[in-house]
Amino acid sequence: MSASRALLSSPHGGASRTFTRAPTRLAAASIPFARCGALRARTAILSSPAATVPVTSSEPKRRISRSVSDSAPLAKPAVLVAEKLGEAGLDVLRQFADVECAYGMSPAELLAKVAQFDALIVRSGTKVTREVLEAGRGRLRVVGRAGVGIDNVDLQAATEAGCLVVNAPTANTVAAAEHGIALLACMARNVSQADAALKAGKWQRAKYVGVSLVGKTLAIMGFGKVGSEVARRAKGLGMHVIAHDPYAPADKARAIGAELVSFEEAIAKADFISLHMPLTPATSKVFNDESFGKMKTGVRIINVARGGVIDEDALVRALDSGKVAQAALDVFTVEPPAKDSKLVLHENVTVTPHLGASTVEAQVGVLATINVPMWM
Ligand SMILES: O=C(O)[C@H](O)COP(=O)(O)O
Repeated sequence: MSASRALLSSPHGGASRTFTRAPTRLAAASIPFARCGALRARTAILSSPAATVPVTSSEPKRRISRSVSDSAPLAKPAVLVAEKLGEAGLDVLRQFADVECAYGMSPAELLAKVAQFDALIVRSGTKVTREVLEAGRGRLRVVGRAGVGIDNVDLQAATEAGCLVVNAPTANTVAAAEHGIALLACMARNVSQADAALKAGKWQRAKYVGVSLVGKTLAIMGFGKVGSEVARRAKGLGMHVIAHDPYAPADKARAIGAELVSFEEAIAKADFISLHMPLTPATSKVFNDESFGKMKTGVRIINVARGGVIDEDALVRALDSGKVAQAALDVFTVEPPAKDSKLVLHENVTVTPHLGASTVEAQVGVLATINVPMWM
């Protein structure tokens, strides 16, 4: 498969187009979790808003009719929250569900626990494997992915187990785009390196001369939701923005002032390359020795998408040779990466621990958007 065909659009666009029209706008702030939980006791049919379509194909099977006379209160559903989410969102969830927050569980702990819950809410750090879904069979009805990427959930196994998977395709878009811009600027001006040096008592003004962004060419690889928001912001910084995405409409790019080009042209022309495609078998390690070889010497790379789209050993080689001058990475093939990772420890690499979606606002938004009780 050619590199061009291999690239899909952003996880913040591609995944939702592939699997779902997803619960994008559930009026989360005004009526979060409406139509759910305790309300079931007096609700005839739990139909969902038209815009809400789960990621997995199976419809909620237990959405049964109840007459008003058959209105004995139902027990609240039990929801296991496996990763840290916004407290304000959790408070709302608690009105409709018995919520247990168990952060940092090992895979074995999750396996032992999951069968006691009607729903499981995760971010990207929890692997919802076939084993987990099998362990939950009989009770677990919903997996809420409080974010975009669903590469950590075995969708096939979920479908077979009759378990819905619901994601939040837009609530963290701006957060991820802002983090991409933050990394771009920090990398160009050596902020993390200079900060560490100064804290170690070194005043090194000559060592940390940066490069300017204005007038430079930025290639956005994957022009979905996050990619296009990064493009908008980069235009504001005076950058020349080109983009590659085989599925993005040219008029969408044009409206932002970006030019859609081929994969080869994008990587060959760019001073900075920002990655925004989902991790799929087709995009795995699409940035490798061959593609680094086609880039300008001194190119700088930002990745807030998924670590697996880069061959990390090849990136270390490209950094060592100077082909890639710097990289700013929020995501890694294995998270957390090994403590002695050559990539993480490389002096020309700026790293953050998958913080793209980690803003107060986004973490309330994703929880409200997936609206887990509504699916029970
Ligand atoms: O897929 C996503 O939504 C982002 O990578 C953020 O992941 P997170 O929910 O684990 O922060």
